Amino acid sequence: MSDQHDPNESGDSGDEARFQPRDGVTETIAVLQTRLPDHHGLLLCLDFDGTLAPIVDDPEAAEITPTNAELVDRLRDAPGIELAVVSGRGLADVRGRVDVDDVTYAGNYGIETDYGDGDIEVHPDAAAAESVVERVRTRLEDELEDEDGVAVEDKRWTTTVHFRRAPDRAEAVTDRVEAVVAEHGDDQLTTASGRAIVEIKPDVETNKGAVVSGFAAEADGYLPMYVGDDVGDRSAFEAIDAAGGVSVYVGDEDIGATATVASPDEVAALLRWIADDGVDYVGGNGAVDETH
Ligand SMILES: O=P(O)(O)OC[C@H]1O[C@H](O[C@H]2O[C@H](CO)[C@@H](O)[C@H](O)[C@H]2O)[C@H](O)[C@@H](O)[C@@H]1O
Repeated sequence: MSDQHDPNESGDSGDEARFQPRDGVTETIAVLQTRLPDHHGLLLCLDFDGTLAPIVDDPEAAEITPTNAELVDRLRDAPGIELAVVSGRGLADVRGRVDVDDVTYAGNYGIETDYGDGDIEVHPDAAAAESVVERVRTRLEDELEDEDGVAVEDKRWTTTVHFRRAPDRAEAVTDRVEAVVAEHGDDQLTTASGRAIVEIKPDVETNKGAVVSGFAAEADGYLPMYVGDDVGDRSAFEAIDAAGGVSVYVGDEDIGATATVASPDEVAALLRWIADDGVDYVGGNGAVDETH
């Protein structure tokens, strides 16, 4: 997934009358119309940055679009819908940005999970590496201090180094991060790329795919669906494929997802259809939800 052309840079249009859903939205709706009648419900897993919120230069400034915020709130209470927000951000951070309670949140690529009751479970192996992550983060903050446009994001269990505002420094910064992790990471950390970022994480057996597989196993009879835009979402797309679900990629490439939509505005069009009409397709062929 290239970061060269970014269709998500624009914000919420704020004018739904002029917004015309394009093919990916129509395609996804057609798939859901066919498949929802055979399921008890829809397990709807949503990424945050680039999916619910447009990509912006300053990670602190990222905001869910007003329309997506309203729709997440509606879908939380919709019959036959189980909602989860699955993010690379820290859990408390992403929960604050979505600001809807009683929804499942996974943060730090699945290291942290809150099943909607406010209790945060942390992957024990990741928790054990906290002091190493902190040491590497401190080191990176020192080493990258003089790099204009480069920022280190503290997510407690992981760390992200941002270079969106210094694109010509991408390679040098990535090399520097990898060198610091190799020297100070005690063989407990790994790195991963994303959209103008390098992530530094504990080298543990969890990612968005593992989290989404776990949610799907618990939501028996529900059609699993994942909407995401980034490299870190690939494991979730693979998990959704393995579970026979529906994957929607937000971007401008064919990555083999069920459908591709262009932006958080198109995600909103999809969420609106699910809230307005999709709920009526659930269980239409006799599958009835009595448990959720
Ligand atoms: O899984 P996500 O919810 O998509 O989180 C992935 C990373 O998103 C954030 O960074 C990205 O969005 C920023 C704001 O638009 C942008 O400036 C940056 O270039 C993107 O990579 C977040 O800051 C990271 O912590 C997340 O891991």
